Amino acid sequence: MADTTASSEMEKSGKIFVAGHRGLVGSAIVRKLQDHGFKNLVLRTHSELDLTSQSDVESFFATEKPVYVILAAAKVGGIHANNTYPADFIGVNLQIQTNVIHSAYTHGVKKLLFLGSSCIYPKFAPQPIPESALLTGPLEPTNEWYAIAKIAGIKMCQAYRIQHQWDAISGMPTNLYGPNDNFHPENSHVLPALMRRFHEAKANNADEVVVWGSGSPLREFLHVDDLADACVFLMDRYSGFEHVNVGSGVEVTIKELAELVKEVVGFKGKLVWDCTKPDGTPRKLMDNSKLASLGWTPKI
Ligand SMILES: NC(=O)C1=CN([C@@H]2O[C@H](COP(=O)(O)OP(=O)(O)OC[C@H]3O[C@@H](n4cnc5c(N)ncnc54)[C@H](OP(=O)(O)O)[C@@H]3O)[C@@H](O)[C@H]2O)C=CC1
Ligand SMILES: C[C@H]1O[C@H](OP(=O)(O)OP(=O)(O)OC[C@H]2O[C@@H](n3cnc4c(=O)[nH]c(N)nc43)[C@H](O)[C@@H]2O)[C@@H](O)[C@@H](O)C1=O
Repeated sequence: MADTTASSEMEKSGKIFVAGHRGLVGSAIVRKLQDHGFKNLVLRTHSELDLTSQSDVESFFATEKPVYVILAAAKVGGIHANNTYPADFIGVNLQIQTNVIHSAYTHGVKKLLFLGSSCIYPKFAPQPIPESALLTGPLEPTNEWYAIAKIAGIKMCQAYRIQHQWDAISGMPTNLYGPNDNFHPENSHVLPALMRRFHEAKANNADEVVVWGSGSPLREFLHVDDLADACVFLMDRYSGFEHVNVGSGVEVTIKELAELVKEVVGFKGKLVWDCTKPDGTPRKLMDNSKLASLGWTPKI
């Protein structure tokens, strides 16, 4: 199983562990699996099972013996959180993914999907970014700690495939949005941050809303229900060595995004740019042709 093996659809009765099932991505995956008729889901909240604890993860897998694992639990946040808590972003993510991947292998899991992010690619990668751009240049400094952890996750899946012939695959989602997003005023991603800020400004009759950076960076957004659909598709149809990009192919500038949210919310005041805040990567449009060639495209 050094490169790609024939994949078989998940058995409807097989027990599936969705790690991080209350988050943006995990909750969408649970909804999608239920829509597809998967009923045997095993779910644990953070307080029921701390995935950074190696011994707790080991006993969970020994007891529950899931057949499939979708790893959507991680320390996640926007540009400010990534830049402010680098130790958490590298440390917690390395612990969670190492514990889950190793215990899943040890306890006979048939297939595992690891989720990374488009921030794994070099800051100045060719656009649209093909999967082959991984490890070809320096990373964006605001999220390099998180990116290094995610790259380690991809490599761990590949290493277990080579050495143990184990079916571990990786998907790399672009920037996501949807129900159960994180609306923290500083630590969230841009879209929920702007929805909250414009809503509060309108409710409080404020004169202006401050948006971070220059407004010039481009971002590609995908609805989380599309991502969840792609995750089920990959579990059913893909058993390859290389990670797979999951994006929409559509990008907007942060300025366009802010103006759109302003209009939708109906805020009539001024928009002010805080250029002391980082822009991050100038552009990170992913090349989604690999997933398209496998037969999946977004619907929303
Ligand atoms: N959101 C986005 O735009 C993108 C997300 N991704 C990837 O998708 C995956 C999911 O992200 P997303 O859903 O947005 O993140 P969320 O923060 O919404 O959800 C993360 C989930 O992981 C759980 N979790 C975190 N730490 C632990 C722990 N130590 N033990 C057990 N559970 C834990 C959280 O539980 P609790 O809240 O209780 O701590 C939460 O349910 C991540 O791998 C992320 O890198 C990739 C690209 C873009
Ligand atoms: C998914 C991806 O998400 C992170 O990277 P990012 O794409 O830079 O994420 P972001 O959503 O936080 O910002 C996008 C852009 O938007 C601008 N921006 C304006 N105003 C606000 C604002 O109020 N909040 C935020 N967060 N950004 C703002 C901000 O300055 C930047 O130019 C990674 O760290 C990592 O987590 C990762 O993988």
